[in-house]
Amino acid sequence: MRRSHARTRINSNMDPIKLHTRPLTRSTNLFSRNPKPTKSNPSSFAIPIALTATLITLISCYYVFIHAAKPSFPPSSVKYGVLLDGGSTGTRIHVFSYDTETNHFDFDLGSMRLNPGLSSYAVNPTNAGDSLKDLLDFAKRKVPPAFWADTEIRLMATAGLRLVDVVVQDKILDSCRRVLRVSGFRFADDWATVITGSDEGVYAWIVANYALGTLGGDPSETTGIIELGGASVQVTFVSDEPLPQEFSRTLKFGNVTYNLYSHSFLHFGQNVAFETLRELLSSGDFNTAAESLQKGTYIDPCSPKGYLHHVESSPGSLAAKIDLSTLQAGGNFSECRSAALTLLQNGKEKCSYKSCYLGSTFMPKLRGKFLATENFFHTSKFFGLHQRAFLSHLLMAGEQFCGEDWSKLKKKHQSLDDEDLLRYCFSSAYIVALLHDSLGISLDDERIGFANQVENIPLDWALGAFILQSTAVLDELHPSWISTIISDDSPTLLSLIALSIMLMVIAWSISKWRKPQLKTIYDLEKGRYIISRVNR
Ligand SMILES: Nc1nc2c(ncn2[C@@H]2O[C@H](COP(=O)(O)OP(=O)(O)OP(=O)(O)O)[C@@H](O)[C@H]2O)c(=O)[nH]1
Ligand SMILES: [Ca+2]
Repeated sequence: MRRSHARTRINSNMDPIKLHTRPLTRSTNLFSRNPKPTKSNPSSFAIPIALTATLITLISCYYVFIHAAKPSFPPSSVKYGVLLDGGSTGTRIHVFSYDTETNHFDFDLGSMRLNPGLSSYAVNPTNAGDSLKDLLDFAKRKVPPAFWADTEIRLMATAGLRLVDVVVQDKILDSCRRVLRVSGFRFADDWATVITGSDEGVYAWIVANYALGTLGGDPSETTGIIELGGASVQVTFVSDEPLPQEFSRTLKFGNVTYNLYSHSFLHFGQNVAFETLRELLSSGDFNTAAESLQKGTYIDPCSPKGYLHHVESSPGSLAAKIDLSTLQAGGNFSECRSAALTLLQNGKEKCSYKSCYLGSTFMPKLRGKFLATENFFHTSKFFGLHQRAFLSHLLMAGEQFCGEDWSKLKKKHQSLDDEDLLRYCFSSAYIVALLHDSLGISLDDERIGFANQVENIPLDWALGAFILQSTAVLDELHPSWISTIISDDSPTLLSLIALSIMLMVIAWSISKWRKPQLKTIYDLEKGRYIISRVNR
């Protein structure tokens, strides 16, 4: 082998060394970063082989112990879900999807709303199902046909149907089931139901905290919800007070348990409350109803002066047609507010619990932050209030609106029809009477946020129901194997650790068995090479 010039001090007539040598400087080690090609030394590959073996073993262990244990997923990890929200003022359909591998939800596949709600079919319940057809066509445009048969469709009706006689409820639901069975989606009869108000509140709480990123975290960091719907109000939040069983819900996400107060106050939704108030006023049954100068007519403080009442029945109205001709619009915010408070406190004297803030229904003291949704949001938006506005701002806006002449309001808000414009005097007064006078939220409290979505996630209880249903499915199909492994009773982790230690030891001992590590150095004095064993 040609010697390199580096050994110029070496006696050139020396026998060539048989060893594979490299450019040498004085007493240098043979280890150079650019080793000359040498005959392969099997033991020098032991470590990479052992490490690769370890890696292959670990990956195969994962598939043997964990992945294979999971039942097989549908052809693709994406699953669709369709949910019909049967509300008192309208029925809306939501299409969602979730990826069972990434746990990613897709909420904005679309939703469509049709008025009036299912409760408006109380007089002809067998036609209720037909009201779903356009909604189903919408959903079929959103879900790929190949997925229809595997896509569950559920109808969850709320306060509107809760207010309807049970026999009529069943007829309306049966009419809907008849249509859903042949929808092409996957359906079972008990997937069309009237859900409890408590469930409705829990679903709303789930989607709010999912959107806020607090679901799965510290219970004291979660946000409560107050939802002002058309026929009911839902209040759901984490409470540290002892809760009577009928108001208590326990939710477990991951390793965190949430003790929730959840209740739906039927009849307290904005539309029903407004109808009830005006009915009472028009019949003179309302003790605060001030008689107008004209005998037999009563002042309605919740309608701006100049508004003419007539026989009313808003689409989807729950009340039968009511004759409001005995009412005279006398727009006055504070009188409207006290009339609303009388409604909200109705029955409080019968409270048999530690604390009742609305009627005679138990409610623990509100704690933490809240999101106020649906009508809270619509009303604050109309008055141009920002999300964290104080109730005092709403109070002032309501006072101005109620006191304004109806003709001026019509001119100012030409895009709104009478029915929609009229409601803002009542809704502003009702909200102050509800949140401040009844629930005790101070007029300058920042705990309340008026919102109908958080970032791009709409605060629809239907999404919360879907999240709960999907994660429950995921837990079944796809146990959070991380927590399973970490939990102290899992053999998987121990076997993986033991196995990897064993393999590391094998790798290490293979490397020890290698041919002794030799080191060749050139001794200038003796003028020859010396080979010695490397000690490790
Ligand atoms: N001001 C205003 N109110 C709206 C608007 N859209 C819907 N609403 C009202 O907001 C409320 C909607 O809340 P929802 O929960 O959808 O009502 P719902 O589901 O029909 O009624 P519930 O069965 O009680 O839940 C209803 O009182 C509607 O009348 C809007 O654009 N502006
Ligand atoms: Ca609703």
